[in-house]
This record gives sequence, C-alpha cells and structure tokens, in this order.
Amino acid sequence: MSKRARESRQLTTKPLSSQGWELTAAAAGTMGGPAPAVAAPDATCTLLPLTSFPKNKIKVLLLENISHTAIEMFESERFQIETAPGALTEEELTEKLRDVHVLGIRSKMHVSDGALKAARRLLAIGCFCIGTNQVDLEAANRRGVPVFNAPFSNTRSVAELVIGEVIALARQLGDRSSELHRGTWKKVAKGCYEIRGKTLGIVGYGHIGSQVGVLAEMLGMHVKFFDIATKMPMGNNTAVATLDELLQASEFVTLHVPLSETTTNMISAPQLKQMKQGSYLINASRGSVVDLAALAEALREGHVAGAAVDVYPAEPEKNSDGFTTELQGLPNVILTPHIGGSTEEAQAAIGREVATSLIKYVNRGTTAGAVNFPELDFPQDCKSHRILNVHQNVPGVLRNVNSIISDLDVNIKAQMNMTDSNIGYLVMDLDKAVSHEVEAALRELPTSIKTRILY
Ligand SMILES: NC(=O)c1ccc[n+]([C@@H]2O[C@H](COP(=O)([O-])OP(=O)(O)OC[C@H]3O[C@@H](n4cnc5c(N)ncnc54)[C@H](O)[C@@H]3O)[C@@H](O)[C@H]2O)c1
Ligand SMILES: O=C(O)CC[C@@H](O)C(=O)O
Repeated sequence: MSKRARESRQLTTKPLSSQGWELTAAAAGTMGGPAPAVAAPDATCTLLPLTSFPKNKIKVLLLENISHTAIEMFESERFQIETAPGALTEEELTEKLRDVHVLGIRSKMHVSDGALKAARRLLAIGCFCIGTNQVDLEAANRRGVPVFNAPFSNTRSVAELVIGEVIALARQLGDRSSELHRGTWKKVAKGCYEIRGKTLGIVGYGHIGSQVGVLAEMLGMHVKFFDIATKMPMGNNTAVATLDELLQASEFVTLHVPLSETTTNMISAPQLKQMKQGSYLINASRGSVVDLAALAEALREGHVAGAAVDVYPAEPEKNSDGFTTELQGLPNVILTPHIGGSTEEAQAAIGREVATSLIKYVNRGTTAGAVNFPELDFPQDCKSHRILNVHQNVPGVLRNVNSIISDLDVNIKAQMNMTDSNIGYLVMDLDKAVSHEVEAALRELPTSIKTRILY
C-alpha cells in the first residue's frame, strides 16, 4: 500500500449536516432578468445542500460602476458586496484582494501578477466588458483564477456609435456643433459629403467589425475588411488580403482589433500615409492600436480629414480625473471618453452575463466561457458532492487524487479533467460528502493550486 493510500485510510467521509448553506428554489428564482441566471435546482435538489460553504462569507468587490443587474444577482446569492465607482491603484487593489473571493472590473483596472499573488482567496475575476487585456491572464491561469468576460453584450452599442461617427465625420458635425455653442454661425458645404457610395475599411472583422459592416452596407456604403483570420463576409462585404490594400481603398477606416503584440501601434505614420488623401480614421478598439502623435501630424497636414477616437493609450481611472491628448483642438476630431459600449442596454446585459458566469463558477465550478482556463461545464447531479481541484499540468495528478479518494467509503459518480499548457482542472462528483481532512489532503498535494469542495 502506498504512503498516500495509508494516509488516506485515516480520512473519513462525512454526512452533510448543518454545515451546508441551502440554496432554495425561491432564492435562485429571484435572480431575474432575461439572460438565464444560475439554473434553479429541481425539487429533489433541496434534499441536499447545493453548497457546503456559507454563501454570505463570499466577498465580491465590484469596481468601475458595474451595472445594478450584476449587484442584484450577487445579492440574490447573499454574497457580501463592496462597490467602488472607479479603478483603484495597484497598491489599493493588492490590499483589497487579500480577503476577496470574486473581483469585478471593467476596462480600467489593471490586475497584475503582484496583485494576484496577494489574493490568496480569490476564486474568479469578471471583466464586465469585452476586452480582457487589462488582466495578466497568464498569471491568473497559473494561480488557478479563471477570468470571465461578456464577449458580445455591447457589440451592437459600439457598432452604432461607429456608424454615427462615420456620418458625423463626413459632415464635420463636431466642429459645427462646437462653433454654435460658442455663438459662431458657419454654414458651409465644403469638405462635407454623403457616405452613400463611399468605402468603409474595417480592420478586425470579429463581432463588432462584422456588425459595423452590416449596418454600413444598409446605408449604401461599400465595405471591405482585413482580418488575420479567415472570416465569412456578411452581405456584400469583401475581404482584402493586406492592411495596406484596405487603407489604400477606403474613405473611412475603422479599427476593431483586440490589443495584442500584433496590433500595438498597427496604425502609425507609415500606415497613415497609405490612407487616401482626405480620408477618416475611427478607433473604438484600444488606445495603443493607434500612434496618436502620428495621427495628430496626419490631421495637421490635412492628409487625414478627420478622426473619431474613443480609446487612448492612457485613460483616467475616474470620471473626475483630468485628461489630455495630442488630438485636442484639432479640426474635425471627435473625442469620446471610452463610451463605445456604454449604453443602458449593453451595461445591463453585461452585468447579467458576467455575474451569471461568476455565480456558476462559485456555486458549481463551471468554467464555460472563461478566457484563460480549461472550460468545463459539468452536468449537475444534485445528489452528488463536488470536489474541484486546479492543479499543475504534470503527469500523475489523477493517480494521486484518486489514491486519496479510493480508500474512502465513497463512489466516484463522475470525473472530468481538462488541461491547457500550464494547468489542469479536475471536477469530481462523489455520492457522499467527504470531510475537510480529505479536502486538506487534496489541497496539500504538491501539484494542487486551488481545491474546493462545493456540496
Ligand atoms: N470602445 C469600447 O467601448 C469597446 C467596447 C467593446 C470592445 N472594444 C474593443 O474592441 C475589440 C474588438 O471587439 P470584438 O468583440 O469585435 O472582438 P472579436 O474578438 O470578436 O474580433 C476581433 C477580430 O480582430 C481580429 N484580429 C486580431 N488581430 C488582428 C490583426 N493583427 N490584424 C487584423 N485582424 C486582427 C481577430 O481575428 C478577430 O476577428 C475588443 O477587443 C475591445 O478591445 C471596445
Ligand atoms: O466598459 C468599459 O470599461 C469598456 C468597454 C469596452 O472597452 C470593452 O472592452 O468591452
């Protein structure tokens, strides 16, 4: 008998008694909203507690004005909730994360490996937005923390803003409006155009880019796109082979790529030179995709006739903070404070979507939709007791885990393990509850990163 097996013989199974916090069907039903909340347990599920941890000890920290729809869902779960309107400094976040289980952020809050290291209790991070570049995803993965986002809840809002900006740039609306606010009546047609028949070039033809393409075509524009992946063209949109080809063919260029090594400064002086004389640039992706100094120069020279910019390489953490950019004061430049996805509809939908993912992970260990983690969505048998083990992806982990379990008086009802290049994620359902000593034995395995027993 192995040493581990001998040790595990002393471990016990344990009847679930008053330690369990029972999620009643009524409580689950109050989550509300059109998006599916955590599925209500069926009637038989009330025979066993669905979680073996006191839910009111789960601490949720929500930064950057996350929608009330998310707050209501966490409240229904009876989690403790703390909110703050803006992002924190790294030091403030590191301090706060020491006893937080769930962190919710939007695009401003940078989550570094240093902050994650101190976050010993952190179970999951929710980015209540599309972009996840603000989080060190690799570090979160290595530390066993899945990161969730809302991949398309604000897609339409961004696409509509971009279409509005195409028209606003073509008609110099920003300048005309500011002039009238200052009392200057300047009725001109020079340099103002219809968008019908013009070419819109889309860089990055994913969720947002393709939606913009559909709307632009409905307004009579020709639409071309460039993407590093092969994409199915919508309607009469056509793919081009290179970024230069797109820039040379378009009156309007709009950017919809994620921030990455390949997209940082992808529009800089050489690319701006490739754009047509008198064309327009729109950036509602990420600030560092465009070299703003080069854009300012192209605007001053008149080579670019206007620009609409929603995102900046450095953005203020709070609404009250000051802001400067080299684009301020230039003609026909529309500046917006990163509001592409900021509509009532989008924020409410994002709140529900990301809160649902986080609650499912806390309550059941479901990682479907995580952007940095092996994805497991394991059917729930309400009479099972679930163990979750995030571990290093090395040989022998299952052997060691099973040697702890196999000497107990329990049946393994189901077991699923998914791995990526760094970590593995094991979900195991047992027919009986096991004691905290078993949990501790699993946690102490040298390969274990995070271990939880749910119910
Ligand atoms: N302004 C806002 O408020 C706001 C709101 C939502 C999203 N965003 C930003 O928009 C980005 C795009 O969102 P999405 O939902 O369309 O993402 P998506 O993942 O659906 O699409 C991105 C597309 O870009 C392509 N791509 C990646 N690298 C490329 C490269 N080097 N050259 C050409 N194409 C490349 C991908 O293949 C993909 O098709 C997000 O990552 C986010 O940063 C901004
Ligand atoms: O809400 C935000 O802070 C940013 C939204 C947007 O940039 C996104 O990535 O979804």
